[in-house]
Amino acid sequence: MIMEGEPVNVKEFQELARQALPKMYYDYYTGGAEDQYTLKENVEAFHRITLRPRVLVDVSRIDLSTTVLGYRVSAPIMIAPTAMHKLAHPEGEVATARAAAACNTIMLLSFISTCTVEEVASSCNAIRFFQLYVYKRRDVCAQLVQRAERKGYKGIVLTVDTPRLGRREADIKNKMVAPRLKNFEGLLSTEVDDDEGSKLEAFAKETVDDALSWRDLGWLRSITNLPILIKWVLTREDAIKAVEVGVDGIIVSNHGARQLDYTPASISVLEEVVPAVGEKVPVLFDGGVRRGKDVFKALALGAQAVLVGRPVVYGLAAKGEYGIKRVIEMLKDELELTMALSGCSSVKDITRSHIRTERERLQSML
Ligand SMILES: Cc1cc2nc3c(=O)[nH]c(=O)nc-3n(C[C@H](O)[C@H](O)[C@H](O)COP(=O)(O)O)c2cc1C
Ligand SMILES: CCCCCCC(=O)C(=O)O
Repeated sequence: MIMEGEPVNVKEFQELARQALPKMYYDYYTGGAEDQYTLKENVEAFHRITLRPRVLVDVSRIDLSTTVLGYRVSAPIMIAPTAMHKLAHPEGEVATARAAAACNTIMLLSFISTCTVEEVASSCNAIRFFQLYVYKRRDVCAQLVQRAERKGYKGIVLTVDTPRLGRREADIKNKMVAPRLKNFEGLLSTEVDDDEGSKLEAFAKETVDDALSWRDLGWLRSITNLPILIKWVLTREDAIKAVEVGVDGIIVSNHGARQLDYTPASISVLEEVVPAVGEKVPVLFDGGVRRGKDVFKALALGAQAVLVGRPVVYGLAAKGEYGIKRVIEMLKDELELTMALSGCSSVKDITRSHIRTERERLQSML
């Protein structure tokens, strides 16, 4: 039930978030790296994919549910790891986890969360994965991973795109803060004394291990029994390597266009990565999902599920836990309608032939 005056799409939630947040935080959440070419592309590349619906299919019952790494979810829409939710709302990641539980989906908790892994775990029964940045202080990482494992997180998502933080010019101008991160209390100082630009960038420079390499997957395996997913795979070469080193899942992602500008829109990379992976491990996807139709397109291109980053933060900033629930419900409703109008009664009915990409459109003109 939509109440009067409520936002009816993600874009309207973004506007409410803009009104609710201090400029420094809104710029942080919404921005991308440098020229923000990839930021624009992540969304616009979806607009260039059109649909090829089928008719006279019984769509009187539509089943959106699916399974991700053995966990049943109500729809192929999960919550991406995004940092520091208390900047968006005082309840922070606890509100996000509760919304994930209410929507029966999976939440990926950021390593840079403002609530602790324990607070999030004890707040509700959401299925949770823990995202990891590898710090120079491997002992700190090992402790965090083991705390997450003890508290019932179901997987580790290793983000490998951040040997340095991307250049986010709004954050530099705003002198973006690096807030207190409770997870690290007593383990690592999160204070940075750099008055020049983004404190977050300075914090990343101090902490993140830029010597991380494929060999280190062995180290990660040695400290956890949980499945390991790798986040930021944008080429067939890296997809093949990831499978060779034995990851349990791949996330096609360009970090919401916040790291390396002029990488392609992540939706356009799926067709390169999915065949390289074969069916060996699940391929998940994120970047630019703003409509249920975008979820449909990603599934048609071989993703098993999508992760949603900024829209969740917009929901949180605008209306807390309720806002996130509304964002996810809206995306689900839009996906359901797209499926009904395309002749797909379950997610496995969505196939490559239900969409037409820009490349195919151009080829058809030759
Ligand atoms: C404000 C913000 C913070 C993020 N923080 C993290 C993070 O802590 N760890 C991580 O792996 N990815 C992080 N990401 C990337 C997201 O997990 C995801 O890849 C991206 O947001 C997807 O694109 P979308 O925002 O267009 O949905 C962040 C993204 C945003 C927008
Ligand atoms: C220690 C690395 C800082 C990462 C900041 C969070 C993030 O991923 C982002 O995109 O912002």
